[in-house]
Amino acid sequence: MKTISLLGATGSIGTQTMDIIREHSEEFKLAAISVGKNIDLTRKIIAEFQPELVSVQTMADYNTLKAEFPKNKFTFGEEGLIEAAVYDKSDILVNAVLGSVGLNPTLQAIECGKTIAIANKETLVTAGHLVIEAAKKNNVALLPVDSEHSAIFQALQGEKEKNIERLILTASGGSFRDRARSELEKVTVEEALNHPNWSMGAKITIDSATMMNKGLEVIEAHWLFSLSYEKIDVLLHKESIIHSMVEFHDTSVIAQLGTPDMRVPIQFALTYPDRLPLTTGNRLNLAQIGTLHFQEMDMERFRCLKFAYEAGKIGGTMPTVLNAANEAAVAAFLEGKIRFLQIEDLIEQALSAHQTTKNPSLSVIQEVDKETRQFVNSLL
Ligand SMILES: NC(=O)C1=CN([C@@H]2O[C@H](COP(=O)(O)OP(=O)(O)OC[C@H]3O[C@@H](n4cnc5c(N)ncnc54)[C@H](OP(=O)(O)O)[C@@H]3O)[C@@H](O)[C@H]2O)C=CC1
Ligand SMILES: CC(=O)[C@@H](O)[C@H](O)COP(=O)(O)O
Ligand SMILES: [Mn+2]
Repeated sequence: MKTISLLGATGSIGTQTMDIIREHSEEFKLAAISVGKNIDLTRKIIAEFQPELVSVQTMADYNTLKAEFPKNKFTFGEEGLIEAAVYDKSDILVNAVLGSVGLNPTLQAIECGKTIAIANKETLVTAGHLVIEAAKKNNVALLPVDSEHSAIFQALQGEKEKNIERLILTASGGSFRDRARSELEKVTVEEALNHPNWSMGAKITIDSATMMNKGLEVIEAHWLFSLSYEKIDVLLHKESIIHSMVEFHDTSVIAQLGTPDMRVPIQFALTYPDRLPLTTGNRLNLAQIGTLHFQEMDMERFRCLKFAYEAGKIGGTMPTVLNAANEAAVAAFLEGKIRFLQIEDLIEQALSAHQTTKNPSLSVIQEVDKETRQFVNSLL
């Protein structure tokens, strides 16, 4: 039986993780969860999965739920996230929380020797060097949940790093893939949230539309697979059937395919190095697919991807700025405060205004994250 701490239980990845726990209840148990504002869903999760520890965001939610569920333990705030992440009964931390708030809980869980199943790419973008360093020092496995990184991880099983020629991350192109930049001036939040292939949380769906999601994934791949940015390519692939590929120096390319279903990479991270059947999954019927579309990436059409490569190559605190500026700008877009194309403008301004600090400590990362959000919000 593997016992799980799940950060972000009420979100898209969180609820799909619980689908896996429900389907394989003989293999997995939910010991601790963290949630945000969705207290109604939290009640349902407590009733069904009986997690021993529940971390909520506010003291008000803490008081409300503690009174309703006297048998469970409750905590709240950022300290609460850490408590849930390091819960002593858990073997694995599934980090499915949104944003760089997931960094400290992940570092603490690594220090406790927990296996990390990581969906929360912002954690790796904002401080990848700290996460990888801690994982190596504590001999902790970092298992990718993000579909492209799971695909690469699966393709690399049994392979030697020295034989890798390059990684090829596939990108759907997001909600506006068939529109020219000139058509993006007046697009709405609702249109941006209409991803062609995946049903995901709001923030990542906007990131897919700006192509920042792929930019974050390039940085995520740099850290997870310790490859230089020059060896990480992006390829437009409209159908999201090939979830990514690895090319080796003997010209062989290995790809992982499947229908767009996040339960597959989630389940693989939980069962690794084994696999379990996914009886509720949609099997891929290649004969039905017809042609698969691929196209080179136009970096001028998708400026956020270019910013991510530039920030990643500069390193230090520049990826921290990229991530924090993106989180703040996307939040502003979702709140209707700015137009879609202003997201990339705000990010560009934050990057231009920053002088990177090499090899930053956690406290420097946290300070730069906070200052960047204040800077972006001051421009709104
Ligand atoms: N969705 C997907 O298919 C994929 C997601 N990912 C990554 O996984 C992570 C989660 O994404 P997704 O599930 O889509 O996101 P959602 O927005 O659907 O869920 C985010 C979760 O985090 C909680 N949360 C949000 N902000 C805070 C906060 N400040 N403190 C504590 N909890 C918070 C939410 O709580 P509540 O809802 O209760 O407010 C929710 O439980 C992201 O890093 C994303 O990039 C990666 C690949 C695919
Ligand atoms: C499901 C998942 O992993 C998301 O990151 C998804 O890949 C978004 O895809 P695009 O960014 O390619 O639209
Ligand atoms: Mn992805």
